[in-house]
Amino acid sequence: MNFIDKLNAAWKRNDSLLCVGLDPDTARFPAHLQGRPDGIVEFCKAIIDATADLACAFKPQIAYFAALGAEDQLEAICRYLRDNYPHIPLILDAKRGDIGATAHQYAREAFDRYGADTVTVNPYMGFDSVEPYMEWKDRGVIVLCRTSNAGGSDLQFLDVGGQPLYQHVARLVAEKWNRNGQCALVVGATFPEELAQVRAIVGDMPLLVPGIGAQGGDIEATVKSGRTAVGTGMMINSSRAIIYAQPQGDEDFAAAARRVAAETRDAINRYRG
Ligand SMILES: O=c1ccn([C@@H]2O[C@H](COP(=O)(O)O)[C@@H](O)[C@H]2O)c(=O)[nH]1
Repeated sequence: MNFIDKLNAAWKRNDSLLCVGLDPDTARFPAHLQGRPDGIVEFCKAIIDATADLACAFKPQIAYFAALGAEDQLEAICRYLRDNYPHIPLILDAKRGDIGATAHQYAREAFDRYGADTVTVNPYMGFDSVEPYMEWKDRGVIVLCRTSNAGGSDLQFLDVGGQPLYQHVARLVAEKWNRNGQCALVVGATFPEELAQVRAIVGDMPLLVPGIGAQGGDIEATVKSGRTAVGTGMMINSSRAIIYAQPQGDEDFAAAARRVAAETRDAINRYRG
């Protein structure tokens, strides 16, 4: 099954547009996992098992693993996801961008080494820096468009022939780059007006939408701005607010993550129309 079909099936199966972000910061781990050589794997497995029936995707952020030289633990988590939850898309958030020959190696890393269903890429270096990922026809390519951080406006709002750069990127990907129907875009939940603009440009193309939860994006505005006619079209990511949810009573960290994931999934569903 290709990435888009898998995503469509996951939206339906779990009645969810929630993407659970895996950004494991060991300093925030519960005490019993601190300092353990397999601590990242055990932390992420517990989060995955606790939220898998609530999620339409999981998104490990590679920086949290690479910073510690813990790529072996990222491999183990990706293997765990593929073996136990093969129906849930695995998004590798790496935001890669480089010349074609190097991009091909990054694509091998994402798709062959980690077995990701899709990977985030930066469009700044143009089509020949993105094309190598498209050789894997059953995988997705998620292109940065309107990022969730305030500084994204420094470049993404520059005027390009009468339209802001982020809209140019949306048109370019929708009309030219998406040759095999495998592309998606990143658009931040922190900018619902721009999210609506992108949705109007790209039709039903899936959008990865980070920025709810810890970044404060408004769920109602996000869903109403980004939903498609059938009430799907988005992987709405929340990482820290879920994986570091404060336990209540005698809950453990995974139960707390489940509680917040369920609340977030349900809040999203309230506005899907
Ligand atoms: O525009 C973007 C693109 C990617 N991200 C990534 O999403 C998560 C957000 O984490 P939270 O804890 O929910 O804030 C993180 O991995 C970012 O690298 C983004 O935030 N904005």
